[in-house]
Amino acid sequence: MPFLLHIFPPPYTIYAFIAILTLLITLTRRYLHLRHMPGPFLASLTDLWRFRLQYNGSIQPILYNLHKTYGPIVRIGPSTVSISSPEYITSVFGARAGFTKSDSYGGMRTFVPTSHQSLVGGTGSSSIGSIIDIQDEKKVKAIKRAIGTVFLSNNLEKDYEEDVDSTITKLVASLICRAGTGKPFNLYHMVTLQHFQLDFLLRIAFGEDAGCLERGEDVLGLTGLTYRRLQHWYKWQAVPGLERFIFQNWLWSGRMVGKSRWAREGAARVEARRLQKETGKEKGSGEEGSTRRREDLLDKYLAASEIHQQAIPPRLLFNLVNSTTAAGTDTTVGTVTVLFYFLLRNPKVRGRLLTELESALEASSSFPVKYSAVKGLPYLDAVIKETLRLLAVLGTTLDRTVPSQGAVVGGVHLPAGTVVGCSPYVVHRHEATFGEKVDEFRPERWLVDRDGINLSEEKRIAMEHATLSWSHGSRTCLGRNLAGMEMKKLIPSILMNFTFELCDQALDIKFGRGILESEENPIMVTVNKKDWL
Ligand code: HEM
Repeated sequence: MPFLLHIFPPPYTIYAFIAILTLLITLTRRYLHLRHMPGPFLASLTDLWRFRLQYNGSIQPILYNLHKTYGPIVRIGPSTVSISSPEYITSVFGARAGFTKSDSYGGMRTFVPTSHQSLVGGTGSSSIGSIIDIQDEKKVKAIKRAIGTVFLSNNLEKDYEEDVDSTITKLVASLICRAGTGKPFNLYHMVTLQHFQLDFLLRIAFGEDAGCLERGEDVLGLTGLTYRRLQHWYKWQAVPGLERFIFQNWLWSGRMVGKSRWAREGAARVEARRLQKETGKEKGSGEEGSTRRREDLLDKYLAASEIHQQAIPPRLLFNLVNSTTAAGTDTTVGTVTVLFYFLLRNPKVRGRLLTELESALEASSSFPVKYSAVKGLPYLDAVIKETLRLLAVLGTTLDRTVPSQGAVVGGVHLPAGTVVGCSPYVVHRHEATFGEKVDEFRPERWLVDRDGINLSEEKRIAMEHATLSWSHGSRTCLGRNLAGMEMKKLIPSILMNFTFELCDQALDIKFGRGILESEENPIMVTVNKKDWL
């Protein structure tokens, strides 16, 4: 007290005393909440510990080392733990576990001011998002049931292959223009890879693309928007309350609306299609002047919303469209980019993949390659899985909240409300599951063991189970099959027709922040044409 009297003369002494006491009580209560969990002391007192590391982009390797020191469950915040062992994935992500998505997904939402509310087909909350941030598991289950077969693997070829083909053809045509010029470009852009994905998604979602590939420009200004949203989410994930306070308000709305072009684009299309339906002016397939050839995603969502009005009310239509357009852009582009980067860094892998492709495609000269010809190729599959293992696309922890009855994970009691973060970066480096040299790009680990013997079924299942590239359980990526088909067609179509060369042969990127890393560390290459076409 005397020192307080010295610093704060009365009556401020009493205020300072109350403030210090409140702070001490708060910190003690925070500390006691999970006192049985090991971890850095500072992390037990404040989320700012994790925020700082996440904001400056260094958290993933630090998390990895913390687990080496403290074991499979580590406290990384007053109410947050991180788990590293694949053994506990089902306890957290399993449908029966009852965990829900945490508040940290709020950073994925876009704020839209009142004047734009008509665009999202409703009033009230001005913060809009996609399926990914919905916390009510029952609601998500009902939505997924309502849209049913849209993304099922047995519909893929019938529903989407033609669209993938026509977009690949245009992409290859633009790559041909660049080939042999010796002009370096960022592999992330693959000249027009981003345009490829935009055109493809707009085509399957709304029946027509925006002509990005043909015109060689991002016609609607949508490139990189998902990337920037992911970057924002990544930075603010540890402090969702602060994120909401700072960003989800009218002061920021002007800036955020600029970043919500996907949202506006999707909402405008929903509105236009609804109007067409109401006025009966919809142009059917084959009709004279028709621009839409066949049923697209929006048609399917609208039909589902008519049948399942409770599961998909009008406002939610927008979330659905947003989910399938925004969620599928930079994730897929980033994965393909990094896969090519790994191939350039590993000539042996590239050679083996080419050999597999050449023998599989020998008989079929069709271009773009048919999905049926490549979907079962084991090495192609292993290369994609290994890329996703090392890349951990989103680069964040996948956060879930312990339900009201509490939970036991790995024999440890976690009170209700505890956030359990599971980092794909860390889990994908679990040596007992993925073998040694976990930082090395080695697709063979998905096929054979250390002695070169084919992996047992049990081992293969264990590796699949420990893979969080598409998340796990009821909230698995909805576009997984679609992205899988796209990649399996796109990669061979490019690889068989072009050779790339890294401008900086010593380039070495670690991908601690998933696809964010590839954009921020340009992978400069040149391209040449091969004569397979
Ligand atoms: C290589 C490409 C892709 C990767 C690696 C990827 C990865 C992921 C991951 C990890 C999640 C779960 C996040 C979490 O649990 O917090 C997710 C969710 C989601 N993804 Fe993807 N994704 C990809 C492509 C796509 C595509 C092409 C679409 C749609 C056309 C899509 C639509 C969705 C949706 C709707 C969700 C939310 C599901 C839910 O919350 O229940 N994704 N994705």
